[in-house]
Amino acid sequence: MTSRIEIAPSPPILGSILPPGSKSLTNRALVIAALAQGKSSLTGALESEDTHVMIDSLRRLGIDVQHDRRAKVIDVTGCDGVIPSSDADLFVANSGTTIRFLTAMVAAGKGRYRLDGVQRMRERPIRDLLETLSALGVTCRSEAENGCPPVVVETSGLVGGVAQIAGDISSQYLSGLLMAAPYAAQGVSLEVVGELVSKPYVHMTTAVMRDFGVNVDAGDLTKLVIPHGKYVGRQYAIEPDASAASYFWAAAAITGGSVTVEGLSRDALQGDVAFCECLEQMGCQVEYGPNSIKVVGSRMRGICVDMNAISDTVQTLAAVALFADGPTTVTGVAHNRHKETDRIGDLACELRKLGAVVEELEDGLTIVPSRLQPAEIETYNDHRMAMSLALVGLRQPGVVILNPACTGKTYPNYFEDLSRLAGVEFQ
Ligand SMILES: O=C(O)C1=C[C@@H](OP(=O)(O)O)[C@@H](O)[C@H](O)C1
Ligand SMILES: C=C(OP(=O)(O)O)C(=O)O
Repeated sequence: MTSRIEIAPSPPILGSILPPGSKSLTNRALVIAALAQGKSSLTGALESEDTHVMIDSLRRLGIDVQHDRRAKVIDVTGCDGVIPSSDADLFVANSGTTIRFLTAMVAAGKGRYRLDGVQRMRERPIRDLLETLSALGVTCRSEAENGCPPVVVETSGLVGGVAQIAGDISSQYLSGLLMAAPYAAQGVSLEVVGELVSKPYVHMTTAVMRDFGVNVDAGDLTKLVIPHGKYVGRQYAIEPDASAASYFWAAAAITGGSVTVEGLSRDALQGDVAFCECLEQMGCQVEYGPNSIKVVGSRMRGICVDMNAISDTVQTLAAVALFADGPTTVTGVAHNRHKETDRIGDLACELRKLGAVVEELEDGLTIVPSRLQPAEIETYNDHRMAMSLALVGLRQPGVVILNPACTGKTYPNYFEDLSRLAGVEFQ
């Protein structure tokens, strides 16, 4: 792919699309299938950098993973809780799910494991997870002693018992611990300290665990009890990615069109389908079907919304907000500063380039739509910066996205799919 792409303005988009598989579900199902007894076959799985690094790491741990890319099927032969390799170096690029889930998973093994990623990953926190693993009987440390990767885990297995886990930076720590916990020598109780962010992802974790045979008593997500047990391999269908779907729903809103996303419903395991509720509040029409969600664009008003639970869609909403009457304020997403980039500060900077007036808050931002202008958008190697701000170019001529290939983290064919749906060519 080229180093830049110019988005062409589009008439109202009318169409339907099936986005690629969910990153979050694919990476959970991979970890659980790897630990399970017997074989699993994951259908509709995502094929992207974040899932490649997960698959590559599982193979380095000695797990047999067969990937049929054409068919989007991944076959995994589970290790029945006994990680084959006792010494492995894992490279996770910038995949938060991969490093947080695998740090917890290898802690249930026996041996020495090192996990590292790209420079940005070396700035993303993991200290809280390491502290909880230590409390569960594992020796682990941040190599640079700064609470970030690289991480070294030396372990003879998880002892289990009661431990606390911080919830205010990332829910992925808790999700990782939950998935590994059935393999501790005894049951595990996790007490969440601080306000838990991104809660729907924890419900997703317990749902996938249940689907593979382990029932967590999750209560109101302040104290979670995980029995000693084992997963049983199975065939498992992955939903299309709801965060990716947000771009297509937003494209309908921005162009005043109508877009149906196939394969998702209000009952999806992914909390990000609630992005549609934001669009509804802004004035769009949303139609929920048993296996599709359609958004019909309309004149929009600005809204005030706490997006803590659906933080991956903040950038999408920001793009939509530029076309609303009146300001939009997003709050509750201080954790967005720890993602692929600082998704508050850097987002504000790019929105200003497009002509918006933006006030940065500690935990969000206020966007005042103003006269838009052409701009070259820096993407900070953040797939969501590229995918969301490209949508502005569907209305405003001259929007150029730099380093468009960064969408490969979760959606390698994004620009092809958007261009096909819009019926316009991007240069
Ligand atoms: O568990 C998951 O699959 C994810 C949890 C969220 O992260 P945080 O819990 O760090 O907010 C989300 O941003 C990420 O894309 C995927
Ligand atoms: C935050 C994200 O990913 P991760 O934390 O898994 O790297 C994302 O995909 O938006």
